[in-house]
This record gives sequence, structure tokens and C-alpha cells, in this order.
Amino acid sequence: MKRVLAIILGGGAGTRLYPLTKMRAKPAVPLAGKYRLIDIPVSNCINSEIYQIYVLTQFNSASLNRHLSRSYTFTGFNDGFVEVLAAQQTPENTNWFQGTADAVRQYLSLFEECNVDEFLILSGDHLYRMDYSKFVQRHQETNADITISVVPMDERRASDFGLMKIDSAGRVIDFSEKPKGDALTEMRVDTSALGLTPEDARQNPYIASMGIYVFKKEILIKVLKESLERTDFGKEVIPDAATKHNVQAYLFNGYWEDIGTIESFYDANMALTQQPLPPFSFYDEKAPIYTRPRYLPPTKLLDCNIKESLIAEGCILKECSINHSVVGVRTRIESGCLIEDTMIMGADYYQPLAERQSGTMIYSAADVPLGIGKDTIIRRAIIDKNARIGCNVRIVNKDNVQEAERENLGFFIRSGIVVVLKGASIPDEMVI
Ligand SMILES: Nc1ncnc2c1ncn2[C@@H]1O[C@H](COP(=O)(O)OP(=O)(O)O[C@H]2O[C@H](CO)[C@@H](O)[C@H](O)[C@H]2O)[C@@H](O)[C@H]1O
Repeated sequence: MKRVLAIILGGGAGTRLYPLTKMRAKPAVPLAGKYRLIDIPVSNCINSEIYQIYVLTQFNSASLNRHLSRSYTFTGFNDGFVEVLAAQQTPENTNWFQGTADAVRQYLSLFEECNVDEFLILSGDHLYRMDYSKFVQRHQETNADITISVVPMDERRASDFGLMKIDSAGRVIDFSEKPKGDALTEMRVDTSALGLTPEDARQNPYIASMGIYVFKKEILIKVLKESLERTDFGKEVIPDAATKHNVQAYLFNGYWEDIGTIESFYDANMALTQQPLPPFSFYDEKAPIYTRPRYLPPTKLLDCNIKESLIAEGCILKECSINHSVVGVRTRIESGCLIEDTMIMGADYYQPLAERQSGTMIYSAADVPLGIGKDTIIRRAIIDKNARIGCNVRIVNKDNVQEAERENLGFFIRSGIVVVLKGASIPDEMVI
């Protein structure tokens, strides 16, 4: 796939995943204990032999650059790269990216210079494994101007997506972005035409866009240059293109989740612990998900009771119970803790022993040692990196709150899930 350039949409203002995006660009949000969101589309590209990859982000965080430069260094024998392009002020443009199409438009002159035939536009917040070479091949075979990857969708979630109608040759003849009410019903189709069984077609009567596209190079340039007021692919560019160009649908058969909200991100991480078969597995020798090599020591488990959980490398876990949880790199959990239905992202460094011991007499929240202190109970939470959680803390959402912003206390509650902020200190005995 030498003649394909991948452009990954790495996130706008980052409000949907806030507070995980408080201190980092969305593609740098940690996933599954040792990866970051950006590892998914980048690994899919590498496994599909696409090595020229740009990542568009609204802001350029140090952790994203560090991660990409340490993870994806291609050898000098090919022209591969993974590079971040951040929204920037220029004399011609003083605005941030106004939407997905605008983000691509602002770097169009750079993309125009690339010696490729197709642009592959991807999202930075999806969990799936896909061979893009089949997607591109289908695009070429149908001589499409644009090809949209699609999945069948059920009634409950359909209005969160761009929906389409297609003709018998797979050509998109109508596209509606996130329709509601009558407009939603109007987009119902018989998906058995896509090869679904009658039962599956009844349960999934919509064709949803995955928000990932293959564009012929000249078509992307044309549609972005012809009407500058169109700033979003799903809302404006694609619906308009469907009336003028050969826009094709490519059916993706496999697990795919948009994990761009706190709830869907949490659910996707929890689903990784599902037994016997999680819907997505990081273990696939033929198509691995890559990340940064860290050379961490093996995890130490001292008399722990662990069920249906993922434990990353370099952790030290003492006499604790962990159930249905994801525990990230370098996590330290002291004795007597109970962790359930929780994602702990881990730590970026080990705290020196002397510093941890000085924390045995805790005078302020800042003195709480890194990790999770003795006898603490955590349920249905996300604990961001480098958090310091004291002893005998309860993070259980005791009042069953759905939404709360307690930034000064070190946590948020989003969709009933407690999110402890990166680097936050939660003092001994605190109950959330
Ligand atoms: N200003 C910006 N700069 C850089 N990146 C940005 C950006 N704004 C958003 N992004 C990124 O672009 C991707 C698409 O995000 P959007 O919020 O625009 O679309 P949404 O996911 O709602 O719908 C889209 O994806 C769903 C599938 O999830 C489709 O059904 C629907 O038609 C399609 O519009 C995400 O990865 C997001 O982080």
C-alpha cells in the first residue's frame, strides 16, 4: 500500500473524554493497561502495510509526541513515518480546527505534495482490528471516488451515527448524519442485502458509517477546496458528495466500537476482561497491536486474589482482591484493597522508596504515596495515571451521582463512573 497516505483524526476540543484529555491530546489517552488510543489505528495501518501516517490533533501534547517517537521508528529503508500535525495559528488562519474536514483542509497543501493515489481518513478513538488493504482494494475495484466503511446498526444506537441508503451495487444514494425521529425511521433499510441473516437484518435495520473513508486524492482536494464553509465530513462533505460522486459503502465484518466518550471508553476496557472470549483481543500474532517498548520487570503478586482481569507489566500488588478490572503498568496496590470493575491506568515512573516511606506520616494530600494505599475499596472507576490514593479510601460513588465536577478534590463523575484525575491525591479515609 505504498501509494496510500493515512490521516488520523486525533480529536477536537476533547470534551467527550474529559477529564482524561485534561493534560493530554486524545490519541495519547491510555488504553488496556499499556497501550494508547493512537496505537489502534497506527497498528492497523502497519499491519495493512501503510507506513505514511499523519495524526491531526487540536493540541500537541508532550506525551503524544514522546509516545509516537519512541514507538514508531521505521528503518531508513522505507519512507515510513508517523507524525503529529497540530492546529496552529498562521497568518492566513487564526482559528483552531473547526471540524474534521477543516482539520484536513488546514494541512491540505502538505497532503497535496504526497506522491499517493488515495487518502485513508481514520478516527483516533475506535477500537477494532481491520485490514485496510481490503478496504482500499474494494475502493479501487468499484472505481469509487469515496468509500465509506460501514457496519449494520441497531435501532437503539442508530441516531449516534451517520446513516445511509445504498443501491444494489453498493453505491451510497442517501446519507444522513445522526438523524432523529422521523428522519431516523426514514433511513431504515433491509440490511439482508448486505449479506446479513434475516434475524440479524431485523435486529440491525440501519447501515452506519464508521467515520473512516478512502478518498481518491483528487476528489478529496476538490471537495475541500470547492466549499470552504463545509467543515465536517459527516455533517456536510459526505452528504453532499453522495449526490455528486461515486460514493461506495464497504461492509466491515468484525468488532468495532467508537470509544470517544467516558462511558464507551470504560465499557470497552471492561469488555477486554470478559471470559471466555472478549469481543476484542490484543493477542493476534498476525495483526498485533504495537506500542512503546518499556522493558519493565514482571509484575509481582504477593498473595493476591485476581479474577477476570488484565494486569500489565511492572506492577507490585500485595494481598489484595482484584475483580473484573484492568490494571496498568507500574501500578502499586497495598494490602487489604478491593478493586472491582475498575480501570487503573498505572504510573509513568516508580516512586523512590525513601519518598514513599516519608509518606507514612501523611500531613497533606501531596504526601500520599503513588498508587493505592492499604484497605482501600474502589468500584466502577477510572483511575488516571500517577494518581495517589490514600489508605482506607472508598471510591464507590456512594450517592449514585451521574455527573459531578470536583476538580479541586481530584475527581469527576461522568455517566456514574468516578474518574480520578491524572496525578491527583485522594487523602486517607476519603469517601467518594
Ligand atoms: N477538530 C478536529 N480536529 C481533529 N480531529 C477531530 C476534530 N474533531 C473531531 N475529530 C476526531 O474525528 C473523529 C470523528 O469525530 P466527530 O466528533 O467529528 O464525529 P463523530 O464520531 O460524532 O461522527 C463520525 O463518526 C461516526 C462513527 O463513529 C460516523 O457514524 C459519523 O458519520 C461521523 O461523522 C474522532 O476521532 C474525533 O476525535
